[in-house]
Amino acid sequence: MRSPKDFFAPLAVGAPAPVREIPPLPSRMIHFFDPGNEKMVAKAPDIATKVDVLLGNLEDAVRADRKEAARQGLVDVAKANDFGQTQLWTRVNSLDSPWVLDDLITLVTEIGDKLDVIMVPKVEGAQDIHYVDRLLAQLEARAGLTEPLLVHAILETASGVANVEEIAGASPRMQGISLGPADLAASRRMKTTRVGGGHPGYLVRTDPTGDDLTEGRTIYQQDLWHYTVARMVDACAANGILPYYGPFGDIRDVVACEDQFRNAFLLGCVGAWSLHPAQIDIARKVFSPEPSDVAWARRVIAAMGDGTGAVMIDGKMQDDASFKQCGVVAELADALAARDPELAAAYDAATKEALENA
Ligand SMILES: CC(C)(COP(=O)(O)OP(=O)(O)OC[C@H]1O[C@@H](n2cnc3c(N)ncnc32)[C@H](O)[C@@H]1OP(=O)(O)O)[C@@H](O)C(=O)NCCC(=O)NCCSC(=O)C[C@](C)(O)C(=O)O
Ligand SMILES: [Mg+2]
Repeated sequence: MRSPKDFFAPLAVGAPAPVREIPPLPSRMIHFFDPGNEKMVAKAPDIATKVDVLLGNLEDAVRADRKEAARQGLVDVAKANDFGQTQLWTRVNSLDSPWVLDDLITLVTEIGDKLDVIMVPKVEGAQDIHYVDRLLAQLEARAGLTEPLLVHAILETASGVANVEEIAGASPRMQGISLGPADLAASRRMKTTRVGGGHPGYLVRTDPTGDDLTEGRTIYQQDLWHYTVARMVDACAANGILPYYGPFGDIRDVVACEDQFRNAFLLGCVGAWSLHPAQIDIARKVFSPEPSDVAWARRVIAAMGDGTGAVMIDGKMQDDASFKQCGVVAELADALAARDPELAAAYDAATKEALENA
């Protein structure tokens, strides 16, 4: 572990200084595309206008014999386009794979100035982040980059979950963590075969009302991911970085996808992955607070003045702590409104109405 005094020092001579705070840029949907797939590449510029983050995926879902093509495809896409406010991320291959070294060398050297975040899969502990941290510093120095690349870890091994707090704090480059439910399920030897989402067998049942154990007993399906997401959220919040739900593999089931995304949003996540264009609007809807919630938050903030004391609004007690909760919603709304004029107008209209009717 580095001395706290050295934590923000560059790890290579000539590398840019690490950031002290992770920029709270909108990242409601991290849209995955395969940069070696011509159809997806053709759609990328248009999709970039609809998403907060476009991610060129080089890892799983890219066939072994297409790895080099995907890597080169991402270099070409990045060089040929200016995505404006939309961030460009990549997911490199895992650290034990034969491709990751060339992924990092090529991407940082060729398009390091275009990339914002490098997602690292199957992170097991702080040692994996330390390895990437030093290597990136060396490559940044050699490429003459002036802004440091940030790192995002995927939580998809049992060791990763056991070490999630140390992963979140392993480097000032750490931008966030996403849940990787498919690999995590395999690593834990869970008996699911899905990519995220629930399972009808994971349930609790109400008590029997008589001798018949099968009659009149309601079952409630439980969320398989609650523990992991909650733990990830705490690890991220405690280290000033951002948590994300990952993928929802049943593309057709837009209803359950929305539910899973919303659970994550309510627990503290700032975004999720979209694997297919159909999931982009779901993430936008879920990870943008409702205008009525924003209006309420702004109303409480206005009524609370300096944020101390207690007041009653519509029969509900508000104090310093609810003021802070409302601050979370209002700050998120402001950040999203700055990027999305339609959302800004909806938030302002709802606020005006709420204040007029107060
Ligand atoms: C699911 C698939 C195969 C269905 O692809 P499809 O072509 O069969 O679907 P479609 O509905 O027929 O597609 C309609 C059109 O949209 C295009 N399209 C379709 N998807 C995209 C996209 N993402 N971006 C841009 N364009 C897309 C597609 O090419 C097609 O174009 P066309 O109309 O010209 O023919 C396809 O959507 C896909 O490959 N998506 C990305 C999958 C991926 O990245 N998986 C890895 C992340 S999840 C993961 O790794 C797990 C994790 C975290 O590691 C762990 O839990 O362990
Ligand atoms: Mg995975």
